[in-house]
Amino acid sequence: MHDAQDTRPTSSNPYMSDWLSSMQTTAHDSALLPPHHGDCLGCGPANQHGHHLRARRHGDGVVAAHVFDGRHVGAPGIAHGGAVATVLDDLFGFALYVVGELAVTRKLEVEYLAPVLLQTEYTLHAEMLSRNGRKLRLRARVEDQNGQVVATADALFIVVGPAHFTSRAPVIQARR
Ligand SMILES: CCCCCCCCCCCCCCCC(=O)SCCNC(=O)CCNC(=O)[C@H](O)C(C)(C)COP(=O)(O)OP(=O)(O)OC[C@H]1O[C@@H](n2cnc3c(N)ncnc32)[C@H](O)[C@@H]1OP(=O)(O)O
Repeated sequence: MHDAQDTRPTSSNPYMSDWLSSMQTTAHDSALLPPHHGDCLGCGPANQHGHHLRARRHGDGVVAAHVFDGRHVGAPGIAHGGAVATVLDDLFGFALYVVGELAVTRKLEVEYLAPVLLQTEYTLHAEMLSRNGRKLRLRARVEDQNGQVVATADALFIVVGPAHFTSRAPVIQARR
């Protein structure tokens, strides 16, 4: 049984209530989109181990310029595949601001076409391809400075209601 029908923000937990309100904004212009929260592994500015991804709306999708660094190394000089997947997953999380839905990753498929190098700027794009009920199909790509696509990702996100997050809130807060 899913929790998508419950779209009411919670009032019993101020932290979650504030967070859910901040998430339920839809991006209309190319201004920098807000991080999912301060500690988010993909985009949180307070996460010392994170990627600090910053994205903007671009047409019906989102775009980001991103540099992997030594914290994300796999083979020498090359970003770890899991780090690339994290950033792509988070980029999809930014695309949700354009879609205007709370949703979570159900399936993520990454194709690594060429090594993603450390200390090198890449341009990342993501957009929604289609929607069928709660199922959102999204696609992303990572391009180097010559326009060569070095990685792509396809994802299935499922629309959820606030209860998806609020029902786990005590665990989340206990770990902070
Ligand atoms: C307004 C602005 C918002 C801003 C936006 C911020 C949001 C806030 C995110 C913040 C952060 C982001 C950062 C990055 C994104 C994460 O990292 S999200 C974290 C990682 N993901 C998770 O933790 C999700 C864990 N999984 C779950 O909780 C549950 O599996 C889910 C996703 C809620 C779905 O459970 P469920 O509601 O029981 O759904 P279920 O009925 O199994 O499947 C739903 C539908 O999908 C279909 N389906 C399921 N699997 C598949 C499959 N593999 N292939 C095809 N179809 C499938 C089912 O058949 C079903 O179809 P219908 O019957 O509806 O036609």
